[in-house]
Amino acid sequence: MSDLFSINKTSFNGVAALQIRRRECTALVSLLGGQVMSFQPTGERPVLWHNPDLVWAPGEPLRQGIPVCWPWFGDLRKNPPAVQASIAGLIGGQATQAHGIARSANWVLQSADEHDEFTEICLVLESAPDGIALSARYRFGTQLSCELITENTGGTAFTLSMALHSYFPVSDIDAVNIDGLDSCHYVDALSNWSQHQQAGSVAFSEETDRLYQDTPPELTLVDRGWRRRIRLNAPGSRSTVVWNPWIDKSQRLSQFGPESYRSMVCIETARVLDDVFTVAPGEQSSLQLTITSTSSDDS
Ligand SMILES: O=P(O)(O)OC[C@H]1O[C@H](O)[C@H](O)[C@@H](O)[C@@H]1O
Repeated sequence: MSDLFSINKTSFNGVAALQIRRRECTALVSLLGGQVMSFQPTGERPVLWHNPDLVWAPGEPLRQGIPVCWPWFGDLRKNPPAVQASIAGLIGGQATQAHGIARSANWVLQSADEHDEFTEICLVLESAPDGIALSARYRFGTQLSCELITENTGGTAFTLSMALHSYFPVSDIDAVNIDGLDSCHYVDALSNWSQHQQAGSVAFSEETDRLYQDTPPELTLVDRGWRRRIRLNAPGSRSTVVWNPWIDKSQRLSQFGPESYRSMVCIETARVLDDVFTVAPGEQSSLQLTITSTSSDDS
């Protein structure tokens, strides 16, 4: 392997991980949850949020980077009946935890390859339920690309929800907006799942937990404090969850500092509500996300 690239096994908080280094970036991938934990283009700020209060305990997900919510998003009981029925068939009565099973399960490294423009890591969810498989392909270069592939290895079609639950760092929650959601309808999870319509860009002044529908393929997190834009490109997703726990919920969350809500926001590339997806026997479905960070001065 050349000096310009390296992929090393490491661990943090007792969790097995892969450290990726190349000319264009550094990154960390956790084998617990199969999630990207950090991604930093060379000479730039981190693109994913670093959680200073992250302390992992067995069975707990990692609240940092890009947790994988699969094969359902959020509270299963809030999912469409087709998702609930499919999960009952695949997993049965143990389907109680929020955001599914993948984010607190072990994943296995399937391949790691160096290319001229990126390093590619492929992981597979260990011990997936019978009839279903999940793999992740991550590419690290000047951008971060994520692809989650759900495969139906059984004999019955299923319908699922999912999300790439990305945590982004911000200079201050008062100094950011999300562009691209103007006039999208959303469900407010904090107001009895009532329907609303977005006017203008999204700003934050209170706890926010919204499921946006019919969202465009590209959204932008605009950070005026750091003069930075983070672009999320997700052509296969028509739904996006926007979350910030704000003051009270920050105090109740595990692995979360009371002031951390000021330094992060989640923009979750999703397949939820009427955007859930069905996979026939022998077929696959893929969710892709490419994240690009640029200075506001040159975008
Ligand atoms: O605390 P977690 O299970 O990691 O979930 C964190 C958050 O994820 C999503 O954004 C949901 O819409 C929120 O309702 C939830 O609070």
